[in-house]
Amino acid sequence: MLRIENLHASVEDKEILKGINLDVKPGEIHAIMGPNGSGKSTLSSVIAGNEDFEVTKGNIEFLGEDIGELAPEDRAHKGLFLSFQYPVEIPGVSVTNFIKTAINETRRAKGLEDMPANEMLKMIREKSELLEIDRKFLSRSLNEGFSGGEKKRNEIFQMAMLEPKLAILDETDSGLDIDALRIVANGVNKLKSKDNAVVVITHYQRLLEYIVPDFVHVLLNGRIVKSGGKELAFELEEKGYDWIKQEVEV
Ligand SMILES: Nc1ncnc2c1ncn2[C@@H]1O[C@H](COP(=O)(O)OP(=O)(O)OP(=O)(O)O)[C@@H](O)[C@H]1O
Repeated sequence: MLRIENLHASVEDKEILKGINLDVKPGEIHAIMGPNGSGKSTLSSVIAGNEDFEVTKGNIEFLGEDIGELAPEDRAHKGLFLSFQYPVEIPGVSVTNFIKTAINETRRAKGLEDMPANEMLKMIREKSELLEIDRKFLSRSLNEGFSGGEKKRNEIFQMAMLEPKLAILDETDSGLDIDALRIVANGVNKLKSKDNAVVVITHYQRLLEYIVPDFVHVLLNGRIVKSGGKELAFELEEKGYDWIKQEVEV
C-alpha cells in the first residue's frame, strides 16, 4: 500500500531524512518511534506532500503509484489521511459542514457526484455514534476554542468519515492526556479493517498498549535503524534509545 524507498529529504539545505525504507501493507498497523529531532514529523510531512521539505532522493509509492509529485490534496483524494491535515480554525464553519465539503471534494476528484444529503446524514449519525461523539460537538465551529481532546475527537471523526486507505497519525507532540489517548486508540481500533492501514508516530509507549502495532520502527538521525514487533516498544520504554544508538555506532 505504502512503499518508501531510500527517501532523503531536506529543509533549508539541511538533510533530515537520510534514506528511509518502509513498506506498509493493507491490514497492518505500524508505529514509528524515536528520540526528539530524529525526523518523525518530517517523515509524515513529506508523505503528506508538505512543500517546506525537499525530497532529494528516493521515492514514495502509494497504491502502486509514485505520489512524489502530487499536491497534498491529490494525495488525500487517493485515500491518504494525515492527522494534522486540517488543524486550522475556521470560525463560522461547523465540523459537519467542513467534513461534507471534504468528502464531496474527494468524490468530485474521482468524477463522482456529491453525496446525497440523506446518505451524508446517515453516515454522520453512524460514525458519531460509533465514536461516541456528542451531536452538539458537530455543530461547533471547526477547531475554534477546541481543547486538545476535542481536536483529537475532530481528527478521528474526520478520519472515520473520509474512510482513508492509509491513515498517518502524528501524535509526537500533541500532548495527549489519557482521555485523548483513548479517543485516538478507540477510533483507530474501531475503524481498522483488513483493507486499510495505519502508521502511528508516537513517543507514547502507552498509546501502543491500546493500539497494538504489528511493527515498531525506530527512527534515529533520519534513518530507520531498527524494526521489530510490539515488544520493541516495551523495550524502548524500559531502556530508552541509548542502546540502539550504541548498536548503530558499532
Ligand atoms: N521547517 C524546518 N526548518 C528547519 N529545521 C527543521 C524544520 N522542520 C524540522 N526541522 C529540523 O529537523 C529535525 C527533525 O525534526 P522533526 O520534527 O522531524 O523531529 P521529530 O522526530 O518529529 O521530533 P519530536 O520528537 O521532537 O517531535 C530537527 O532538527 C528540526 O529542528
